[in-house]
Amino acid sequence: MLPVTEKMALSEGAVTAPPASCNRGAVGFGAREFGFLCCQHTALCFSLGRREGGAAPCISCSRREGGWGRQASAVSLLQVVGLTLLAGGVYSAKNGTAAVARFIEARLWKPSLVSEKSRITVLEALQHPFQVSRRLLRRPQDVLEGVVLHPSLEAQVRNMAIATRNTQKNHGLYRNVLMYGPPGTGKTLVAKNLALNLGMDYAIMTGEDLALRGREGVTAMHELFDWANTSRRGFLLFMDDAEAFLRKPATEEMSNYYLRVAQNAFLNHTRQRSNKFMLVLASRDPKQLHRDIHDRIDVMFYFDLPGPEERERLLRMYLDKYVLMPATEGKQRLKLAQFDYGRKCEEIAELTKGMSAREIAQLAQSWQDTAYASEDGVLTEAMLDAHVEDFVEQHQKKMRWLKREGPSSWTSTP
Ligand SMILES: Nc1ncnc2c1ncn2[C@@H]1O[C@H](COP(=O)(O)OP(=O)(O)OP(=O)(O)O)[C@@H](O)[C@H]1O
Repeated sequence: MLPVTEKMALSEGAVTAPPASCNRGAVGFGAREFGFLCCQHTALCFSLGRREGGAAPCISCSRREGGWGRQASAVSLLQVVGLTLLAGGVYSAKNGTAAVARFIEARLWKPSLVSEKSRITVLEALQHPFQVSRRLLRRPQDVLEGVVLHPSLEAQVRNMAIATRNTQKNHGLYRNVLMYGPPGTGKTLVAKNLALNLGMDYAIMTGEDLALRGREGVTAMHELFDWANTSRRGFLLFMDDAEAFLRKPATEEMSNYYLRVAQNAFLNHTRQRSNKFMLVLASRDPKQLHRDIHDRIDVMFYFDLPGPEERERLLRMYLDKYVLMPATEGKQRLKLAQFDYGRKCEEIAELTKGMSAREIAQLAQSWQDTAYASEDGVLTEAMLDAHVEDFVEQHQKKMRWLKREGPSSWTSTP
């Protein structure tokens, strides 16, 4: 620091002698007399801030280069600022372009991980205008439309729908959901119905697909979340077979480096509940899920195999959908012979014990196929019974195979 007197004298610009602390006595310090000092001779005096020039030779040693005069320092400061601004400009232009590209991409394409989605891209709207408008108009009136569940689970699903609607209205944070239970019990169906009923976008992906992506998995994961975050209506992201991707780190598959990186990327994206998307994970065996995933789950629903009453309701619903309705509408060549349909459904409900709702839907579809394949298009009671017998046999065979593979090939209980 300079003595106060020197500072005062300098600030008045009238100093002709150097300050006592400066050993360059030959150099005048008045703003006018004082010319330029090279780097070597300016170290101390520069701190006084009275230099001028920079183009002239150093008045102490006549060197021209490396000037530290005020003008020179101002020029280099300007250069630094200029270069910084230029670098900043290039960087923001690059990022801005990438953001615009991502925005356009999100509206034109779907991420590669998504197998099914509700969101309509510009390309799709242009390619299939009629299908798209029909899809836009289709909206289930009830979250449980076309779904048969145990009454207690039905009540829980309804409550979740009400809570999600309120979240949507209040721009709150969506709850993350885990649906678990045997395959074909309606997990995907309920998630889709929930999204459609609430007017949310949805996308369906499978954990296994992601697990098999290798190094591409991480990019695909970021792409997916970027896409989900562009939704203005709220987004439901459904991951089927979640345990294939989000399994515990100790398991054999997790020795795969890329899988671990993709899993971390997923955990990062879901670190906090979002007001943009709702995560719905479906798993047959939630015990295998990563611990951190359990931390992210707010609600869990167990989807069990249908009991006798649900099987009967399913049989009535699918007989109606695949046989009675087409028969009464008369659009297709299909008729149903006369017998007591209600009693028949009760009987079949007993015989189909242990079958999933999907297997029951497939059974009813097979009745329709047989009727179409028959000569007169009439589905008789005997034809119906024959199919039930086949299905029961197939189901028992599948169960024997699965039992041989061990309990892990099957599923968790609540
Ligand atoms: N609870 C249900 N009520 C009515 N139909 C159902 C039900 N569960 C399944 N189905 C029928 O089975 C099909 C497949 O069901 P869904 O995909 O929802 O099962 P899931 O539990 O997600 O099984 P997975 O894990 O194998 O995908 C549905 O499209 C529907 O036809």
